[in-house]
Amino acid sequence: MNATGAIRRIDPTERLGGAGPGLLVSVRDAEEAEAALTGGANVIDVKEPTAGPLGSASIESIAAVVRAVGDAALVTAAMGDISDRFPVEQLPSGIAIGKLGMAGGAKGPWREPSERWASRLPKFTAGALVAYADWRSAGAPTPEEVLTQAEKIGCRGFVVDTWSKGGVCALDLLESDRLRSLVAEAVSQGLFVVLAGSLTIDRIEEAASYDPTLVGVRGAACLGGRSGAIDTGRVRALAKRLSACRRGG
Ligand SMILES: O=C[C@H](O)COP(=O)(O)O
Repeated sequence: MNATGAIRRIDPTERLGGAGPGLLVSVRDAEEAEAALTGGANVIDVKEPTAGPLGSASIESIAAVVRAVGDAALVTAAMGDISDRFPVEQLPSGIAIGKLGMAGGAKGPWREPSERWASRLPKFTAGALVAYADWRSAGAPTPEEVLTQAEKIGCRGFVVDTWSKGGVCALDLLESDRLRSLVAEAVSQGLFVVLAGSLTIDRIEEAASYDPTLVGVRGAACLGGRSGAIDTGRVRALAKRLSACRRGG
């Protein structure tokens, strides 16, 4: 996959599959990636769910997912939080977007480290900063500060997620006006926007109504919770709900 092409394909002005958000599904390995693709995921995100909200998978697992997905979808990868030591230079080619969280950033330097992280990304990978809807619990900067930093350091993406995976959904953690402004500001700056964070299938239409580029899930796509396994039937049901939003249904 050519990096320029991959990033162009996720341009928010083009959208994925029509006038509305596409579906990003976080997977831990190649087998789960295939299940998510079969279910209709538009973007495959590699993440190890037992290693935290933005837990990175091993380099080997990331490479295996890239091989399994091929040209069927964009592949993104969680690269941990600001104090983690993900081996950025070893990121396999084929990762369109690398995502970095800001947990703990409010207690130490995060602007300069996030800028350094973005500058170390391989040239085929764009950066996305992740703002936590429960930023106080995460000890993270506010979502607005994270968005400003993403714009400043040339990121191509902005993600809203939850730090705690205790079941409270991002849509219940941020006031709707605030979330709407964040998404609109990021889209107006040309960033692709992922709205995620403990979303259940019943909140999919509501998440789509914020008009992000992608709605992101892990737990809702799994059997047995987010540490369980991706289930094709669940992904299919999520994709169907989003596709109905795109048709205005
Ligand atoms: O990027 C999407 C996340 O993996 C969301 O995970 P979650 O739905 O379990 O909160």
